[in-house]
Order: sequence, then structure tokens, then C-alpha cells
Amino acid sequence: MDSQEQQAEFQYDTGGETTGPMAGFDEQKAREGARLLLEAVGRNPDEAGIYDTWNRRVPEMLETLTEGTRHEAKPVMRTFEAETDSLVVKTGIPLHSMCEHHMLPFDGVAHVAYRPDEEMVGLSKLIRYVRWQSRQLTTQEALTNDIATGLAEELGARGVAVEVTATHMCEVMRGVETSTETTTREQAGTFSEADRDQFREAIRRHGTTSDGH
Ligand SMILES: Nc1nc2c(ncn2[C@@H]2O[C@H](COP(=O)(O)OP(=O)(O)OP(=O)(O)O)[C@@H](O)[C@H]2O)c(=O)[nH]1
Ligand SMILES: [Zn+2]
Repeated sequence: MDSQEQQAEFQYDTGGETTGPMAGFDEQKAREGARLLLEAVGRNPDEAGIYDTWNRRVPEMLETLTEGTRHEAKPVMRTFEAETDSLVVKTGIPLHSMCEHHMLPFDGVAHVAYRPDEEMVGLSKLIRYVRWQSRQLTTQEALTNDIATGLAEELGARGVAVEVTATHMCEVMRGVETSTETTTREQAGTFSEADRDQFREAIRRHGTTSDGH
């Protein structure tokens, strides 16, 4: 990517709130865009049943589903003094995101492990954090990385590992029209071989007690 392309990527209209990858939400543009899309597929946007679709519902939906690009929507990651430095593993966190290629959902499950340093976090915050990060147009690889690096920073953890398994609606409903699972894994900080084994074992046990979704 040359520097001009890079600049173009980060100079989109942010609604005047922030600049860079953390963007504001432009409700008016969302409204106009949704109206145009309805027109593109041959619908009359002023029909009673779909007036609110472009005028309110789609903009509200998009605002919610892109919250992961806005810091003010980030859950409060209240931490407390670590009582232990042993590995914390949370399996089976539901994950719903949107692919940046087709703007269709991909969903599945995330597993997260972290080794605390000085601070720990309430377990529910791991679920909230995955939900927040998932609310953006992204790829599964980038999302997995965002969760791992973001959590490591939030928690000041010695190490974080994240595994995501998901099914992409862009592959199910169109294109190859096949339902498969994709698994991605990322690590931040240091993670010993024993930590990795414990993480894998927890994921394996989760797999035997659920269908992974
Ligand atoms: N690496 C990666 N690819 C993704 C993700 N979500 C969707 N894709 C892929 O994005 C690709 C887009 O391919 P393109 O050739 O640019 O677009 P397309 O012609 O619509 O592709 P088809 O889906 O094969 O019809 C497809 O191969 C999808 O499977 C993701 O999270 N990560
Ligand atoms: Zn897609």
C-alpha cells in the first residue's frame, strides 16, 4: 500500500468526532445509503413498510454494529488486584461480527485465555470485550488479533491467547454457498508451552460439551 492509499484509508469522514481508525458515525450518510440501496434493488423507499427501514432502522442497526470502532462504547474493564498469576481460560464466548468484504455477518465462538500480571478482571468483562470488538466491519483474522492485543493492553496481562471459530454468511448465502468453519488463533505477550496445552485442553473439553456455537 503506498502512502497516498494509506492516507485515503484513514481520512474518511468521522463525523467530526475523532480521526483515524476509531471513527464517528454519520447517521445522515447511513440514511442516504440505505435509501439508495433500496432503490437499487427496485424498491420504492417511500412505501409505508420500508420508509422506517432506511430512515431509522438500518442507520440504528449500523450504529450498533460498528460500536467496536468507537471508544465511548467500550465496556468499562474494571480491574482488581490479582489474587493469583495462574491462567484464566474462558471458553464458548458467543461472537457475532460483520465481514468487511460483503457486509454480511460471520458468527461463532471465541475462546480467551490470559495470564494475569498485577491485575485481574471480572469474568463477564471478557464476554463484553469480545462483543464490543466484534461490532465492526472486519475480517476474522483482524478481529482475533484485535481481541488478543486489546485485552493484553487492557489487562496489562503477561500473555493472552484467543481462538475464534466462525461461519461466514458470505460463504453460506452466496458465492460458494457452503457452510464451513474457519478457525483463527492469535497470541499477545508471552505464553508458555504449558499455558498453550491448558488452553487447548479447555477448548477440547468445551468442544465435547457443546457443538461449538
Ligand atoms: N481471509 C478472510 N477472508 C474472508 C473473510 N470473510 C470473507 N472472506 C473471503 O473474502 C473473499 C472475497 O473474495 P473476492 O474474490 O474479493 O470476492 P467475491 O468474488 O465476492 O468472492 P466469492 O465469495 O468467492 O464469490 C472470499 O474468498 C471470502 O471467503 C475473513 O474474515 N477473512
Ligand atoms: Zn464476506
